[in-house]
Amino acid sequence: MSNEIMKIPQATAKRLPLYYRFLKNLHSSGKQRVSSAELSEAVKVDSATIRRDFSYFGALGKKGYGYNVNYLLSFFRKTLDQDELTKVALIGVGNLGVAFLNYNFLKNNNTKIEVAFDIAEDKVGQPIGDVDIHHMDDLEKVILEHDIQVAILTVPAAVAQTITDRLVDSSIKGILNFTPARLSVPPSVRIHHIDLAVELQSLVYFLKHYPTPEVSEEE
Ligand SMILES: NC(=O)c1ccc[n+]([C@@H]2O[C@H](COP(=O)([O-])OP(=O)(O)OC[C@H]3O[C@@H](n4cnc5c(N)ncnc54)[C@H](O)[C@@H]3O)[C@@H](O)[C@H]2O)c1
Repeated sequence: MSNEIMKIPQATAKRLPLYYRFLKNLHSSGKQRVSSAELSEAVKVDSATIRRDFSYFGALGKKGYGYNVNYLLSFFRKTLDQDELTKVALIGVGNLGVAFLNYNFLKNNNTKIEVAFDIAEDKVGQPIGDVDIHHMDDLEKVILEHDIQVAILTVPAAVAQTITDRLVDSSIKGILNFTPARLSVPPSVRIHHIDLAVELQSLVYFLKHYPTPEVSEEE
């Protein structure tokens, strides 16, 4: 990640890919400028938050004009390192893993699942799309060969920490953990946990306790 992104608040940084995707679509449709109200409607973030986010990037929209789409797009591309391909390894080619392999990440951004790993004999050596499935025995070797920086964990929770320790010892910088296991990593490695059950519970809680939708995603 570039240094620029480090200086902006994390809540703002999390919204960048959202803005980027929408602006790319606008750009492809030939649009040259966009107002914060239009952006707000499309990405469902309130316009005051958008204006504040954009002020961190030095993108100051003009009243009655809005933001220049080309300028924002080139800024986001640079900030999100979109010119650089981030290679990802997927560990665990089961229900969830296969779904991710079948989804083309490159369509929206510059991350690509480059290699996948499993221990099941019937999966190893059977590519899905253009992604080879390697045996876990070759984890460190393949990660090094392919210069992999990020790993997605879609294995049973019971083996998640052991695999994480191996990833930490190799060159992995970030882990996207889909298992319910809470994993320990050293501060040099960033880990994000994604748990659909927790997200659903939280959605239901908000529906019950905050009947009017909260538009701002500020943390
Ligand atoms: N985060 C979410 O929202 C969410 C949703 C569904 C499932 N999950 C979790 O994701 C994980 C995968 O779920 P699933 O339904 O795809 O399971 P699955 O059983 O279909 O797939 C698991 C895969 O991991 C492989 N595996 C087992 N041990 C391994 C090891 N030591 N090294 C490498 N691969 C190994 C298995 O061979 C299998 O292919 C589980 O931990 C599950 O709880 C998370």
